Amino acid sequence: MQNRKVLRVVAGVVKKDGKILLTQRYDKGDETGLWEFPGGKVETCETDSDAICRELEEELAIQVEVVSPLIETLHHYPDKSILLCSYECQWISGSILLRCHQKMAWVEPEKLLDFELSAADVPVVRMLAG
Ligand SMILES: Nc1nc2c([nH]c(=O)n2[C@@H]2O[C@H](COP(=O)(O)OP(=O)(O)OP(=O)(O)O)[C@@H](O)[C@H]2O)c(=O)[nH]1
Repeated sequence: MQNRKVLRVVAGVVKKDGKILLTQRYDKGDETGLWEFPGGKVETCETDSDAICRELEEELAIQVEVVSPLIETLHHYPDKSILLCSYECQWISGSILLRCHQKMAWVEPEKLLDFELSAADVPVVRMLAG
């Protein structure tokens, strides 16, 4: 595990009317059926902000502005290690189209922990839930 490459993954915490956007992964592939923040892997030569804007455009067809970093959490899954870098984002334009997820939900911060989350997201959600 110690020599494993750590994947840098960005997560956009998009807020609207006091609620936070969660998306649910498909029932196949990584973390099947679990809820997460939209985002993905950071590509070479890309900043975290670039990666968030690209992923949210690709996955949800929305344009966001990255407002501020939240927390970074390192999580070791059985098959991979991920550094999840979360950022608060402001929605600028676009209407959500689910291109890569099966469901989405706008969730009050105190209800985020009611969702079955990817393990790396739990510390982020604990922080947001206060
Ligand atoms: N997008 C996203 N991925 C997360 C979160 N938490 C977490 O453990 N991951 C994991 O991070 C990894 C990369 O996410 P991804 O599959 O969305 O990345 P991507 O869009 O670049 O994928 P791709 O390889 O299909 O292009 C996956 O193993 C995913 O399960 C999260 O909150 N958001």
